[in-house]
Amino acid sequence: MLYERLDRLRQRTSERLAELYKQPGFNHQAVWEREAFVDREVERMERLLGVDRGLCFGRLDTVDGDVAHIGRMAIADDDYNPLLIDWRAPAAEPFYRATAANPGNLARRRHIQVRHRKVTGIDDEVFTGDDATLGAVHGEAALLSALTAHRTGRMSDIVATIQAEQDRIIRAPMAGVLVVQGAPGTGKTVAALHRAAYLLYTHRERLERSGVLVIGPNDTFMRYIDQVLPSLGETGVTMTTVAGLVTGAEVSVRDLDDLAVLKGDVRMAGVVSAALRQHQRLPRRPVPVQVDGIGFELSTEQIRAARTRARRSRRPHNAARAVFARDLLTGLARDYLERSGQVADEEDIAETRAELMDDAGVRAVLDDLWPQLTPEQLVAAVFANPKVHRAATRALEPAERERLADPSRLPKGPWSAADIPLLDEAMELLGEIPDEEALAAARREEREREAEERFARELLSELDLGFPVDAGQVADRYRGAPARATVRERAGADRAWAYGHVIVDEAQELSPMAWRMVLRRVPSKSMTVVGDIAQTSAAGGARSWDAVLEPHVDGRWRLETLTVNYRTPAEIMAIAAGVLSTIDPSLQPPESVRSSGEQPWSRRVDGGQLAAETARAVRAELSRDAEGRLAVIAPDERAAEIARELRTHLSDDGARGSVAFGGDGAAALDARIAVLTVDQVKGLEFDAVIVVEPAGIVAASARGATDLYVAVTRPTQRLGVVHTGELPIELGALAETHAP
Ligand SMILES: Nc1ncnc2c1ncn2[C@@H]1O[C@H](COP(=O)(O)OP(=O)(O)OP(=O)(O)O)[C@@H](O)[C@H]1O
Repeated sequence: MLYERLDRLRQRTSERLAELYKQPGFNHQAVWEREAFVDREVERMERLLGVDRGLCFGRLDTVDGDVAHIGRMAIADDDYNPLLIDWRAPAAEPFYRATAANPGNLARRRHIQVRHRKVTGIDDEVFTGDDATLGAVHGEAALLSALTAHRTGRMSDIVATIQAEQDRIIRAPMAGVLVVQGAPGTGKTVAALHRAAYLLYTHRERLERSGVLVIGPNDTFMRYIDQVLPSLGETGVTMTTVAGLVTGAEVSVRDLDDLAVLKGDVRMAGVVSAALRQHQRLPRRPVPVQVDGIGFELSTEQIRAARTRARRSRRPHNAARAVFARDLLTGLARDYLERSGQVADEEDIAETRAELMDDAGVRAVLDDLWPQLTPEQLVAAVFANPKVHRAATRALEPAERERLADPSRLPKGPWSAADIPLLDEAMELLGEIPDEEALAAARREEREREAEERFARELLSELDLGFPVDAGQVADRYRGAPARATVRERAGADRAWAYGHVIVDEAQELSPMAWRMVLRRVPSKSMTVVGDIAQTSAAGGARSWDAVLEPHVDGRWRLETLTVNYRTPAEIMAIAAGVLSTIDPSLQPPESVRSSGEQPWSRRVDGGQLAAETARAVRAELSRDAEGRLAVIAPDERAAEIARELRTHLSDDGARGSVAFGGDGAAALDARIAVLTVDQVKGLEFDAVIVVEPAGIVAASARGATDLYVAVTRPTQRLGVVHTGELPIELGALAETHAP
């Protein structure tokens, strides 16, 4: 019956759309009115199409005999009686929260499993009477079937099986900073994405205007999670990496750890700002300048006064140049007029100043004293311009100053991940380089748009449409703006956009400089920060939440901890727990929600046989699981070679083409076999994982044990290790066995 209703709703929506498209747009008003309706119907259609899979997944029976069904969206019959309650509505909360100790007025909770519109399983939890049946997890059968299903290379939503501790996070109030700390596989990412959907539902009007931003660690990860929100009917969220927040800067090189740590240090904000001050030059001697063949001098006092005024204007450097130029050239214009014997009034001075501004010689002097700069030029100067470097890094230790110096750096890059927050910092201080013509055009444009918006607002108030329509959007349409930009598009194109809520995933990897950059985008400090301090592997990443957040929110943040591991079976988690204890014996491993009955294995091989033996293990894995996805995780410096050799070894099996190597996001997610480094598997999961040469992973950096911990916590089913030499002590719990 629900699906009948869904089909009818779709039918009606598509009929309405067809009608709307047929209507002629005989005048502006008719056009925008129609477009507003079309938008609404298209959005509705998207939602109706997105919810088919598992439309209804729960049922609540109260002790009073009332029945409610819970699903992906709210559906009512023709008389507005609710048939299905949206999972985010307050009425759905008991479905996720009720416990044996605290059942509220529930008598029974039912989890319904559906496949292709057919019910395939029912799982009841009874809260009352002798047959009360409540386990530690909610909807155990549905949960276990989700957890043991083959991985697809894309994260799925968990709306039908959200657990109570996750639900608390999802429905937490929007204001302030919420930190979600949790071990691998506890559902931090998936809970954070459901929280985005919940916040959009609960604060729709506000967030639709300001937008929600989700920041993740790399492009592969962003692709891995990009289906979750659409499957929950939400398509308007901006999703990007930290580097993606700075347009035009591509990360193509990697810094050595100690350099990355230094670049991520908050003292670098002072370095960038000191470097900028170096470009606001105060020469020791007067500066000669020729105008119309006559020689003038700009005194150091004049230059100092103009510089002080420009700095005090509090405008970004590139905009403050106009203040500097005006001040300096007013004096010069006066001198010029005096010398030519004229009695000058203000108007003459203004006119002469404007002429001076166009004089090539004068402009060259201005460019020397207060140049227009791009962020790339400023940051490159910190490394490569000896004078700027010397002055800007004065507050650093001698060894640090030396580390930053790199005469080969150019404004065109290449850039490392740690350079990105420096570029953003520079952008913040510099602002855009004003283009006078563009500025005038933008001012004209803005005035016209305001007039249209006023007109749209008046029309809307007369029309009383019965649903909210944004006058700004209508104005854009009315003016024939090229297809109206969504909030997501507008926010993405505007560096200074203030988001309504920001979610940061794998947040432990952000350096203090990266935090400054993220927080700039959310002045309200309404954030969800998701991560695991025990998994920090980036040089310059967080060692405690307190340390990273304290400077920005001064103790005003809340911590929620997730404790149950849904991804990794107990057998593998026992091995991971051994690794964790070598990182910090006081850290508690998460509790796995299930066992698989399969022991992880390890196999010691001769050096020359590493690739051949890895290929053998891969082949064994393929033959035992025809559909599964497998990751081979190798030390950074070995991964390319292992991928190459695996392809050769597997060419006879026809499996050669299914080996993907690193970098390319989509290939790594879609391939049957992906050879990846630890950096690349962060946040991902696979049916099976083979770790190659774990000692190499441990030895590669100061945080090598953490990297190994990340690697061994990726599988949902099976873990194997192929190694030459002794196993590292971190894997002491892994008994020597033969690969299956
Ligand atoms: N309540 C749940 N129902 C079904 N599956 C779940 C649930 N919670 C978590 N999972 C599954 O567990 C896996 C791990 O979740 P997720 O990737 O969000 O964990 P994480 O804490 O972010 O891990 P990591 O720290 O390793 O990135 C995912 O496949 C997710 O779908």
